[in-house]
Amino acid sequence: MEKMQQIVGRARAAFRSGRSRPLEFRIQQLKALERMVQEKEKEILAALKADLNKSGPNAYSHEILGVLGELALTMEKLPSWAAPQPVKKNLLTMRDEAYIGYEPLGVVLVIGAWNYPFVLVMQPLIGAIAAGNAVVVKPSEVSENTARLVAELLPQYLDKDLYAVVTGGVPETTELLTQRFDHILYTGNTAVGKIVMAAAAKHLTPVTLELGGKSPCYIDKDCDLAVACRRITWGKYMNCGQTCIAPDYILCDPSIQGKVVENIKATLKEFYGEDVKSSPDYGKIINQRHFRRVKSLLEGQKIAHGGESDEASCFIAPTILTDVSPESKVMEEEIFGPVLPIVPVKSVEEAIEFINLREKPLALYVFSNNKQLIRRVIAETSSGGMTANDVIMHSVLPDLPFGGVGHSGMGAYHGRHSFETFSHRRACLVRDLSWEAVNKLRYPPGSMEMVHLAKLFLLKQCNRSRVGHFISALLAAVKAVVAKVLYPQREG
Ligand SMILES: NC(=O)c1ccc[n+]([C@@H]2O[C@H](COP(=O)([O-])OP(=O)(O)OC[C@H]3O[C@@H](n4cnc5c(N)ncnc54)[C@H](O)[C@@H]3O)[C@@H](O)[C@H]2O)c1
Ligand SMILES: CCCCCCCCCCCCC/C=C/C=O
Repeated sequence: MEKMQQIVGRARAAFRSGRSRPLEFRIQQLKALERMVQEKEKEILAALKADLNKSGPNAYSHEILGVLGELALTMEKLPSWAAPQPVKKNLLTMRDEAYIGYEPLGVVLVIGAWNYPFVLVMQPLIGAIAAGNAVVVKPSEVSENTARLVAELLPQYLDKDLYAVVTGGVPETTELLTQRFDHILYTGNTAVGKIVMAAAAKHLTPVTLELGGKSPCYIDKDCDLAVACRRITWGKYMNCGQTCIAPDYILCDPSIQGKVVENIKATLKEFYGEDVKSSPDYGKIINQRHFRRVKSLLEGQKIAHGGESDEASCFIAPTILTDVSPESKVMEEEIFGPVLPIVPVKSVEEAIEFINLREKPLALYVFSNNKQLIRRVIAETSSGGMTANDVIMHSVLPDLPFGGVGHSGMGAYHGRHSFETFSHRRACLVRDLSWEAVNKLRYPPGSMEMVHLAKLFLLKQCNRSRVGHFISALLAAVKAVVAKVLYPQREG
């Protein structure tokens, strides 16, 4: 493998050449990416099958569709996102141009995770290209087939110097992180998130950390349990429970726990048939290390459903645990597997307290017919994102920022939020050299009269389009007063 320093150096030189900046170039690269996904669909689906046993329809709807959707949206909206954004002005600056200009940051590093190995590198890459950056992509070595394919395909379709792929595991990533980047977007677990942030701090590099955590799911008694449980079952067991925003555990009143179990069991049969192991929709645990980790979470638990496993094929059946103690191991770490603990709580107050006593989760779910209860849960808790009366779906809406808070991460992306994450919002004020009389207000020697006038100028906001001529007239009057104060000896 080529030295990291050379790869990053080449990306930086390419960025400095300026060729990643014109909008036409960015859109052309995004079009090439779209072509890549369309032309290499079969290869991408095969890699996802080999890594995670994802079926064609699941791989397509969970990974490819998200990438194509992000590409289409970005190509359509980029001209408006990248346009200078005028801001409100005050009387002192009303004749000037004041706007936020979006500029690329430079060389961006994108580190992906193994559970959605294609979409989790492609979506940040799309945002970083759209913002005009050079990018180094580091897919997860754990999903080795997808990593290899990404490394093989990107150089065939994109500018090779601007957009590089580095493959490898901890040693390679550690070396890569010694390099200076202008932004790092890391997806993965919280412990490595801290390593990435510490490495970034050495260069004062800003980071977006897309981490994990235990996403709670509260089910109110006043709820259509059949619908709620079908939606929860979908989000919990898709990709064999290895989804960052999967509902990690359920909180509900003890009186409905049995019905929740029955409804989830019925849905599992509906989704995966009698023999889950042979269902093409179920996927598999990524590797034996994770298999053993997830398996160990079952020790000492009351298994209401599932629990069967097969180490050779990394299979763990969809499992439901009941009457789970908050102190048990399964409630200490993110499960990231097909195991769903139910922790009984007596009220929504207790559920809220339970959630707030723990680290802020990446997602939070609440199911209820009662809109007021939903509003209360939203108001009295915090999480990266949330969906009421469904799971996962907030992540599919590109206008919503996707990211965590506290230990579940920092920063966000998707759609316009990706563009902003990978851009510097530059404060721009373009003045001319006339109207020097007004500027005397801020030049020494100072006086209280000038302060009073400055208050008038600075405390009034001015939206040119709305106040238009009125402000021009007012300004002319103010100018006359200022001139009188500053140059009392002069006339007019
Ligand atoms: N917020 C999100 O969007 C999101 C998405 C997917 C996964 N996740 C979270 O990620 C976790 C699962 O992913 P994972 O961490 O097992 O994935 P992983 O093992 O694929 O690691 C993620 C990346 O970190 C790199 N890495 C690992 N150890 C490193 C080290 N010591 N130094 C530098 N880099 C290192 C890997 O090479 C990989 O590219 C879960 O907690 C999950 O919730 C979050
Ligand atoms: C046929 C329509 C399907 C649309 C719904 C698909 C939703 C899939 C979302 C998967 C999440 C992918 C990114 C997050 C990964 C975290 O681990």
